[in-house]
Amino acid sequence: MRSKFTAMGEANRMEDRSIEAQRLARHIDISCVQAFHTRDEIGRMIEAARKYRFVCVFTLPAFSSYVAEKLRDEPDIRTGGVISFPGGGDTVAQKGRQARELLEMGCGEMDMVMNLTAFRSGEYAWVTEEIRAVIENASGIPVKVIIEAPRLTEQEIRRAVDLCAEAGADYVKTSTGWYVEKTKLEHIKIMASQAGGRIKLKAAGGIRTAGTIFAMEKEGCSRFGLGLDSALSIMEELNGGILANSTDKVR
Ligand SMILES: O=C[C@H](O)COP(=O)(O)O
Repeated sequence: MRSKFTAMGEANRMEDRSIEAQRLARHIDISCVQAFHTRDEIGRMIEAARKYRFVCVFTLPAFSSYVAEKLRDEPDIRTGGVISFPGGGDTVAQKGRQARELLEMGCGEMDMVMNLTAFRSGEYAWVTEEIRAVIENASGIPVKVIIEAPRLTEQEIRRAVDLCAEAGADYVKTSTGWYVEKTKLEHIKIMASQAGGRIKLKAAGGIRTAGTIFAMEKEGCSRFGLGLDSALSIMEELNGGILANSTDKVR
């Protein structure tokens, strides 16, 4: 027979995990930013954000105003807007205009893709200019710059982190999640050592477990971008099965 103390211990552990899930949710951007995501998935993502209180909710730009409208009465959950997703090849002026349009739609955070051709060709002034154009048009809301770290050499990652920090971005973000190469702890270690506290870090693309998030947090990463299904399974993992039996389960 299970003792009263064993049952109490289990209950305490479940409560700890649930508190940890709540804490982590405030560092998670949930997203449906793949080309084939459906309106139904976007709807489920909004419900998941309401339930778990994820800090920010991202779609492709065509659906940003829809998300902002749905989250109008949830001031602690921001609508995220993506700029030049996923390739990064728009002009500086286009990126600035996208930022302004997303702001008008009600976005509270913006993730822009760096011009990877310019960057890999050594045209660093171009990258600095486009980041500054987005920051200027974002009117003070957080701007994150996606560098596709899993596709870069270590030297390139370090240079990209420097450019983002010097241009004044709030975060440097590893990846759009659109490529086969996924974000690894190694990328976060390189980015953290180069950032040296000058810019915050966001990990995204292929993050599938709470353990990965904790390991990246330990290296100094403070924001995590997760697709809908990964975000839900991590919340369930952290809640230790409580949700698996719950009637108000999101999916
Ligand atoms: O930042 C958003 C990414 O889509 C997240 O990547 P994922 O779909 O591999 O979780």
